[in-house]
Amino acid sequence: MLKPGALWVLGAMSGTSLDGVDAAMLLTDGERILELGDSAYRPYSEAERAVIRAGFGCWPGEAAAQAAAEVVETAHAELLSRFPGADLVGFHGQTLAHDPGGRGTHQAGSGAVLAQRLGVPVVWDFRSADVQMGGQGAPLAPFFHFACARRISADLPLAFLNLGGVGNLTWVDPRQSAPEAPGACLAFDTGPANAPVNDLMQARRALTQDEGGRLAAEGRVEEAVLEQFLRHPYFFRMPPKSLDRNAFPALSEAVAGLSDADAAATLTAACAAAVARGAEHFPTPVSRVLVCGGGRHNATLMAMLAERLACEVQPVEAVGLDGDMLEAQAFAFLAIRVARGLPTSGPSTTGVSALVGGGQISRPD
Ligand SMILES: Nc1ncnc2c1ncn2[C@@H]1O[C@H](COP(=O)(O)OP(=O)(O)OP(=O)(O)O)[C@@H](O)[C@H]1O
Ligand SMILES: CC(=O)N[C@H]1[C@@H]2OC[C@@H](O2)[C@@H](O)[C@@H]1O[C@H](C)C(=O)O
Repeated sequence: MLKPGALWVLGAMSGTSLDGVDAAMLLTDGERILELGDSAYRPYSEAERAVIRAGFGCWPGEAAAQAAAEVVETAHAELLSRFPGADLVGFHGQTLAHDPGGRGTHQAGSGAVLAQRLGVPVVWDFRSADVQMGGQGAPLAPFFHFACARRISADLPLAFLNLGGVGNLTWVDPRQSAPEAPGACLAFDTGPANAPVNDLMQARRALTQDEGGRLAAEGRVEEAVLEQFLRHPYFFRMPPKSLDRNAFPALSEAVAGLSDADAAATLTAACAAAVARGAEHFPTPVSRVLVCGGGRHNATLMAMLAERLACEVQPVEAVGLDGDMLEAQAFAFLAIRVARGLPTSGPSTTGVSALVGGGQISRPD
């Protein structure tokens, strides 16, 4: 096991929106963030995206999953080889299927293959151990959010909100001694975030996203759809809880008869309303919600969040963090925690039965 001491760790994440791979260097000992390093992004080509998309819902051993894994490994090897000087790599891979109460969780891409290609030890398969111990296997960024709160010298409870394909919220009390300390973190997925709007834009306008939330800004929110959406049993479950990307098909069906603008407005409001519902679970109120992930570029969504949350809502850039790279940095941080034998999730972040250090380490020959 690695002794205490800081390393330059390279983290990589391929998110549910399937745009590409983010990678970021972090100088960390797994407890503190000592320095934020370089970062880079590699988009998937249309052809690569199609292969990965064909693997959605597939489990290891299935041909479509294997094809997706090869694309994921190649894209990561290409991007990560651009970073000299990494002592360790944290490789999340691409989630193809997530069914924590059933078949488990599946991230495509082998850390063993990557370690071989990069010549650096790789920590990977972060979610399986948590799921095997009865946890949701997600979200895993919360222990990193705790370190971020300490890094920005926060002295009161605050929340981090990630708006990717799915939304996830972490309540953090930076006055606690460590992220695994009782009362330090509470985390869960809030509901769908950008995924339904992206799907709508794709279907109706052949676009990948609602740029800046401009279409949603022109529309009217259909309150009846919103009310029906908020009756979904997910919102009545106590956290921690996590979601698959396509867990809310009825929401997209419910806007089928609306104009493009009204549908975009309604789906955007659904994301904000789900976050507001989530915030009702906070152990104590927060002074601010710091937003990362692509949804922070959607001005309509940010305005709807500010309206629904009784506190300041700001992009993480307001405190000097990089909202596009927070997840990649999180997997760098989690990688060194695995290497040092520190836990990466616990009962209050994934609902797992005890603290767990998820992830396996593969070393090059
Ligand atoms: N300028 C923008 N205007 C509107 N929406 C945007 C903009 N930029 C990004 N987004 C939204 O953010 C999404 C990408 O977010 P992000 O990269 O955080 O997702 P991800 O990491 O793949 O997902 P997850 O965190 O769920 O795994 C895009 O698909 C789009 O919906
Ligand atoms: C199973 C899975 O890959 N979940 C992702 C997804 O994207 C956002 C949300 O859903 C979160 O649960 C998680 O990712 C982040 C990085 C996490 O684990 O914290």
